[in-house]
Amino acid sequence: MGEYSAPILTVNNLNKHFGSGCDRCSNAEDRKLDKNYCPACHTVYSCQNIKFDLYPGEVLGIVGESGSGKSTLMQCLYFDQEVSSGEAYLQPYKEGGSNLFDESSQQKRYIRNHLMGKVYQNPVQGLRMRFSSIGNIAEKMIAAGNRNVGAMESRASELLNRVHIPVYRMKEAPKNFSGGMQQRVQIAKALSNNPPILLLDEVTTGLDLSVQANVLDLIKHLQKELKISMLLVSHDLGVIRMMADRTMVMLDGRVVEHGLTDQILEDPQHRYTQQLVHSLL
Ligand SMILES: Nc1ncnc2c1ncn2[C@@H]1O[C@H](COP(=O)(O)OP(=O)(O)OP(=O)(O)O)[C@@H](O)[C@H]1O
Repeated sequence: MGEYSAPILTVNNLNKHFGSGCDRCSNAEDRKLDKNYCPACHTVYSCQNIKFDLYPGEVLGIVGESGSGKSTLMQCLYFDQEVSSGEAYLQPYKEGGSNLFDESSQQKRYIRNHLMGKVYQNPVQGLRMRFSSIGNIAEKMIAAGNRNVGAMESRASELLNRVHIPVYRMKEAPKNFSGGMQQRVQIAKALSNNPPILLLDEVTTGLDLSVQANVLDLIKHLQKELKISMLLVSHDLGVIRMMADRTMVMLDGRVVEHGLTDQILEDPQHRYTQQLVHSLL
């Protein structure tokens, strides 16, 4: 990460709520919520005023308890959810001069297909379980405008090889694979169009510890090799400690603390972060 380089992604005042709001909760300044929830009108404020920069080649970790808004934030950034309000600027897109959330759905598809990759916690969301693994990768490449079957097959084989799927299983469907292998195919698929940014949402949750370590090692290795920027969501501070250069801590839809990962681990400021860090010791 270059300390003086410009961010590759800048997010400002991102808000996402589910529900229509009421007098008690509509004004962000003096909202009276029970955690992220308005007891009067049942609106859930999943992401509130989120701001951050992601720098080229860095891994930014996002940690927080269940329901803190981590996945909603990732869904908004990948256009799986529409934001309620906010701005996001991506340096490789129109030189960072256009708010992604204001773009047409066609342009959002372009950004998803060319400039971002996402790996989901549940491989069913990221893969077509009955397509071959090569076919899964080709699908993402076709979506980005590729038509040359030979070139796509060779790129897919190269990527599957990189994530250690044996050659003789590349034509098999992910439904036949173990959880760790499915995550590795998802990673290969997400990388297929060489995106500068990868979004990783709880990608090792639910895997055995040794498989988890193996997938995290692979991601770390690829990140170093490809110098890709990553946003990595986890509820597990151990995963964040291993992977992230900087970390944002979320609680009830808000960022309560952010900084260098080492700094946060050594000297957590917010009470919630202190509890998290102590539970790791
Ligand atoms: N479609 C929806 N409708 C209503 N509320 C929602 C919806 N999606 C998410 N939420 C709420 O938004 C809040 C944040 O959820 P989110 O899934 O982003 O949390 P998270 O930090 O990723 O949690 P987990 O680690 O359990 O996945 C939760 O209170 C959740 O109930």
